[in-house]
Amino acid sequence: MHFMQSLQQAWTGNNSLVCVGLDPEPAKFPAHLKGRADAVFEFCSAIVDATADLVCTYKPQIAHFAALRAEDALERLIAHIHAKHPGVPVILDAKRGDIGSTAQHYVTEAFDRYGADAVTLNPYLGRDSVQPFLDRADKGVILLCHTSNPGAADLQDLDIGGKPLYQHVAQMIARDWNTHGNCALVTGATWPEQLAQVRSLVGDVPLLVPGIGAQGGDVEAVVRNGRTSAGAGLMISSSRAILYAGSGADFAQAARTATIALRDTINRYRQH
Ligand SMILES: O=c1ccn([C@@H]2O[C@H](COP(=O)(O)O)[C@@H](O)[C@H]2O)c(=O)[nH]1
Repeated sequence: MHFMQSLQQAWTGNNSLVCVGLDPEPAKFPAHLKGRADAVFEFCSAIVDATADLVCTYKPQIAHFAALRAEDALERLIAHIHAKHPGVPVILDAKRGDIGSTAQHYVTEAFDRYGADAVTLNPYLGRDSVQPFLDRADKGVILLCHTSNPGAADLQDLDIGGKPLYQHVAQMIARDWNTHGNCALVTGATWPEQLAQVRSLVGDVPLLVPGIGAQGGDVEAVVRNGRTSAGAGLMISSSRAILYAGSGADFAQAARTATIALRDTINRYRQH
């Protein structure tokens, strides 16, 4: 199924705009998993199995696996999500971006090797660097627009002809690059005014919004500023605040409780 269809169905079926980020950090794993050869897969798959009815997407961040030489665990984790929870699409957070011939290899990596349904990309090399991804019309192409980090303003807010750069990015993607309807944008929760600007410029294009939880973004501001007229259109991502909500043997149950709390907080602000 196409990423955008899966996302729509997960939004509705699970009544959730929550994206759980899968960022394994073995130092924070519960004691009974520490030192186990398969700890990364065991930890992440337990989180997934405890939350799959509560989320609209999962977002594994590739560096967290690659730094641990755990790419095999990432492959198995995505296969596990597809096999056990086929209604929940997977975004590979890789922030790729390169010349077209190399981009083609990143396409193969994200969609054929890892089996992701969508991938995050850096748009600053321009249209040709993204085209091989756009051509995979069944896959989601999620482009950085206004990121959540403090330094996002250094370049993304620069005035270009009377308008900040990130607004040019938002408009160009929504107007020119989204011919297959498979684009989405990353807009950080820590910049709520920019989030509102992006929503006003891109219509119903979905927004992936990291930056709540550990980074301190305000959930109410995210929902009010980023929702579509139908009260959806958002994948609100949280990693550490969910993954490490508990530190004991009941870590997956603690993650479930944290996910329910986030889903319900978001849903309170969706319609009112
Ligand atoms: O602008 C961005 C883009 C991506 N991220 C990624 O999201 C998660 C955030 O983790 P938390 O623990 O919820 O803070 C992480 O994988 C980042 O690489 C982002 O934070 N901001």
